[in-house]
Amino acid sequence: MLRWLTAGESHGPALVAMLEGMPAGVQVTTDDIAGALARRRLGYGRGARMKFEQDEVSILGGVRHGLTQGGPIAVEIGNTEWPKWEQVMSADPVDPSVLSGARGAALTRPRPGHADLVGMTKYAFDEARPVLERASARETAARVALGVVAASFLEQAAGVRLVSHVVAIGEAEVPEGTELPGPDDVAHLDADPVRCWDAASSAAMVAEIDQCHKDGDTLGGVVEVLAYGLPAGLGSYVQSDRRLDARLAGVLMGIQAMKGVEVGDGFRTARRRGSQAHDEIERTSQDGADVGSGRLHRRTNRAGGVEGGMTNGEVLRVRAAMKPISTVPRALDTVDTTTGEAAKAIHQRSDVCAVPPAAVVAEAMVALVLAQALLEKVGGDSVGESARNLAAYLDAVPATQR
Ligand SMILES: Cc1cc2nc3c(=O)[nH]c(=O)nc-3n(C[C@H](O)[C@H](O)[C@H](O)COP(=O)(O)O)c2cc1C
Ligand SMILES: C=C(O[C@@H]1CC(C(=O)O)=C[C@@H](OP(=O)(O)O)[C@H]1O)C(=O)O
Repeated sequence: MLRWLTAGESHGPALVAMLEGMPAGVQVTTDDIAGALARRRLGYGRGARMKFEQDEVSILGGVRHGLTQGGPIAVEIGNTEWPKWEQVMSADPVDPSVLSGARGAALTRPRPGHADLVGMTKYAFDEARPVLERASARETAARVALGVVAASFLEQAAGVRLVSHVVAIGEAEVPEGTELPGPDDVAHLDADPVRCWDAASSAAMVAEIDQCHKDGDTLGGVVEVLAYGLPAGLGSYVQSDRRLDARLAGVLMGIQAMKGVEVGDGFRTARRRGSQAHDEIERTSQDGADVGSGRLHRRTNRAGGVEGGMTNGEVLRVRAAMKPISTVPRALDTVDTTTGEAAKAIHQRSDVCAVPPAAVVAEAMVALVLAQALLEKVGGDSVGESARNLAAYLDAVPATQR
């Protein structure tokens, strides 16, 4: 079973991530991970921290000479800002007199929309620092690092390639029916300020962020992840927790600030009649001409590549809706938990919009779940064995259903 865990605080010395169950022979280098982390830092509307903070990647275990070894993979991402936080975030006790100033002062004005207040209640803290340090989306850097290994495995074992893009920021939205970006369009998406495939929508999103910034407010939006080249039959209908759509929804909702998930046309499908909601099956040759002798495929892909909790061989398409950033520059009302008096929420600095990086995080999480589901289907202790097992499965599938 492929499994993963992360540890570390937003302003601690480092984040660490572990991935267990990955076969041997998967290609991955420190530069590959650093490249993915750099993509996560992109995006118009991000705050000051992304400009000065660097991600210092070290692979601590599980990889040798650019190949996974079959053992647990451990990655460390150092925080270059650590020297400024050494006292405030020290693992060992410090003299309370050093805990003063903006960084050290007790955070007793919990921010609405964050884990602050309920985290203080639940874990019995008298201030929000320990809560926000772990609840922060800084942790997503660790998950993106692991996603690199999962994506490399998917490509090597099965030729699967992933794409993530932004389909809405605030009211600015890519029109329905716009052609989807493919795996060869990733460099273009990386170069777009908001990771959007449609030039007119991208410009509208940038304008929306500019206006929001002027207004001292924040924005959310919707991201989409696509996976090309998946074989039919990952996941299962036989038990609810084995349904691939349920597992994808779980990991997407596990990203900070995500408030909704759609598989395929999702909520839009709910408003349609059945005749307009499903994907009719037809039989065509590769070029579509010789109906009657070719492979079975869906005429449309409203389901987003999943039927009955299993991949159906069409492009996988999942979306996640991100709420606006909670730390609003024109600070929201709260209560000071020390005095009980009405107050304005803590605000030091924040992103105006973090939808583009959230797309990269969503891509990593989809890669991890797909790698897990592929391994369940085909197994393998080396990536070569996984590829051979997949080929054997596909060989046994009737040619029309491959
Ligand atoms: C990539 C990314 C960056 C984020 N940056 C910020 C930020 O700068 N300021 C902020 O208030 N929230 C930010 N968030 C959202 C908070 O982490 C999140 O809303 C908070 O942890 C509360 O969790 P919940 O929204 O899931 O309830 C970000 C989320 C993501 C995915
Ligand atoms: C550090 C990252 O994002 C952070 C996520 C975040 C939050 O509340 O989630 C709040 C901000 O942290 P800070 O207040 O320290 O600037 C973001 O910068 C990152 O993505 O690497």
